[in-house]
Amino acid sequence: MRNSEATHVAMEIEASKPTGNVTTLPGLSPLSETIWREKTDTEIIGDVSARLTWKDLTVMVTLSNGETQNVLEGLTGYAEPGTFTALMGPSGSGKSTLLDALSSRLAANAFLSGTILLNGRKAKLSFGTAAYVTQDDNLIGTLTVRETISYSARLRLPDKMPWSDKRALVESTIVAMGLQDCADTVIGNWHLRGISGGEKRRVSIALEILMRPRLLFLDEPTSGLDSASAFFVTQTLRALARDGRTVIASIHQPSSEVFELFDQLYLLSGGKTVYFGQASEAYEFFAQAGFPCPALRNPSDHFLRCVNSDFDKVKSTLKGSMKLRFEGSDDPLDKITTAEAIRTLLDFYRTSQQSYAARQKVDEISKVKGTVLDAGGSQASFFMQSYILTKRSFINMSRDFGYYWLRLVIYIVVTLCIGTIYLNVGTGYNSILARGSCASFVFGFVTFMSIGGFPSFVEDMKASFVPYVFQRERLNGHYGVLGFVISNTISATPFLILITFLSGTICYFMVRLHPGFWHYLFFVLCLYASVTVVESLMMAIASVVPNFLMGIIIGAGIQGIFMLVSGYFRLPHDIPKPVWRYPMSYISFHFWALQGQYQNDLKGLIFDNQTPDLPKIPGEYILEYVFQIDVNRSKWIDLSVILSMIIIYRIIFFIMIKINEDVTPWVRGYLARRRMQQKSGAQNTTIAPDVLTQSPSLRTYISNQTKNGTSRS
Ligand SMILES: Nc1ncnc2c1ncn2[C@@H]1O[C@H](COP(=O)(O)OP(=O)(O)OP(=O)(O)O)[C@@H](O)[C@H]1O
Repeated sequence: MRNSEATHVAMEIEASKPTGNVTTLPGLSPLSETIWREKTDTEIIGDVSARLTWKDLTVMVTLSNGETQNVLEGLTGYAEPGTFTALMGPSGSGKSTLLDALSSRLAANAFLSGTILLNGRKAKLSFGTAAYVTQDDNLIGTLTVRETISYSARLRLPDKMPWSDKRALVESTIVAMGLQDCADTVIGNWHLRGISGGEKRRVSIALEILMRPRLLFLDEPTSGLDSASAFFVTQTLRALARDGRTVIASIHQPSSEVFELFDQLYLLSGGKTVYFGQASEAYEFFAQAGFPCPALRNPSDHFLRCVNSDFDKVKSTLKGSMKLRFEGSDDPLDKITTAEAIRTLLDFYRTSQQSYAARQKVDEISKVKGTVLDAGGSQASFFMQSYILTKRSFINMSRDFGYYWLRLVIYIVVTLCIGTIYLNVGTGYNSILARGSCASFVFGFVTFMSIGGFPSFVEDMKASFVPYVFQRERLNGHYGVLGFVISNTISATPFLILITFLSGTICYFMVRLHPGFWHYLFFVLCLYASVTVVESLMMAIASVVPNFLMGIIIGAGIQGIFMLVSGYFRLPHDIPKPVWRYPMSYISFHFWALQGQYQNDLKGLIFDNQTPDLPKIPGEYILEYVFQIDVNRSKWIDLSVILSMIIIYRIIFFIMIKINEDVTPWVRGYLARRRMQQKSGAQNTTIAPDVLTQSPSLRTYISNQTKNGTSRS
């Protein structure tokens, strides 16, 4: 984008500043705004805002030793449109788990009990209903900031919206996140130096606020940002909330300025609620509980210090050595341990009017059955998604040295070695074995080398414990699985053709295999098909394994077995029939590739016999009696089988992703439930009504509420 355009967009953003309203769409034509809004708002009848409530939410995890642990206990709260809710708490207090639980993204070993309602209904908030900015920045390292955001925009905005408008939206989001200076810098990966950590954080946020989702979760959006950027980003998020969006973010160490931007504060300690209510009332709450914020201390620092017991031991040691410092202190925390302070605060909150009001409000909101939301996902057509994904994937592969370029170099080096070892193999008696072993090496080992591209692919795709690009984009509903599978297949094709045709040609002409164009074409096509099968097989594996190391081990094992039954190491008729011959050799692409290549190479050639006085040996004879191959079958059938294997593996890949997304969570949930039942079930920490009414302050509050005619649930 030209500088003048950027300045213009910046000015428009600036003009919208009184409310800081980032949902103003600078540069967007009225038509486009209507198209976009129509899709987002009027497709859903009525009120489209997101009212989220959670009641008695408990999350239990199963640890590796089989023990269970409560990560969250009996949390109750709500988030309404137009509000910015901040989750705070010490490290390990359960902020991310709460966000994961609310957004339907809990880990496989976690079990949830309690009720989460969106607009009064149970809803799955993953795959597009809500947007989630995760704690880790999972971005494609080879793309620039502008490319990253603009591909994301094109993947999700309606096809009908003109590109100029999409670009205006991209540019306004870049400006809104203060990314103008690094807009044309690559994100960065293992071999490309890219933007800073703070800039990556802002790109991750930009990708989700781009679509102005109705419900937005952010896990530590300001971590790694300097104080000015943290303030700027929080202000943008609050402005987004003010536009009727519901924003919930976990925030570490907010400055007092940032803290003032919060509408609601949810303070956790050890997975329990220490405070939930208006952020502006927290100061008073802590004072009433006996922990007033000392003068000159940032309130949020004070709250966090009150609820972090990790350093009690350090504090008691310091107390001994720095007696004077503690004796003169007016800080109540210097007089008791933080563990005691937390207990007091938890009890205080449980019987506080804030807790009562929260439960009352949750009941009130939950009763209203609002509209079913589906606003965060892609509005682009399937074809547009597939096209953009293909383009993005192709650019990524072409810029990432590790994806295909490195493999191209290795393939050329290895095929040059094959070429020199089998150089001009000829038709002598010994060449029969040489041709057989050459084909076996090419279709066995050379195709096997394709698993080298696996790590790059898995990085892109997933690893179930860390959400990589695919997982992040899928969970946020950026595109469909079919579009991803198709685009992945198409974008890799040019590279695979280049690698196999180049290395296949070197090998074919150096070894001087069967002369003739169609023989040559069959050889390279067969090599291309075999390498693509390996790639497809590895993708299917990638969709189920947790990490690339496991993927490589499983992939190598499967290929080793396929090679064994290919008919080279043991002749086809001699392979034991149950399991190994049927079905293993039939599902081994090596078997078909080798049969095809033997026919391609030997049929029509005449070989010398052991001694010149013996008759020459026709290739057909060798095929039939040495390699045990039916000479009447067309080699093109072998090639067709390999090509159909590519399609089958891609279908398996698609099915595995769908199973992972749709079936696995259900099965895990079922197993977790059973496990919990066996371990006497999840503890429900619902507050008993008599505990609520024991608090004098609460009794006063309730009686005031009743006098004012506020209905109690
Ligand atoms: N799936 C899980 N399996 C085992 N333990 C878990 C799981 N999820 C969370 N925990 C544990 O629960 C606790 C809370 O984790 P969580 O990530 O929610 O904390 P947090 O407040 O977000 O921390 P931080 O601020 O450091 O990110 C931690 O001790 C963590 O190890």
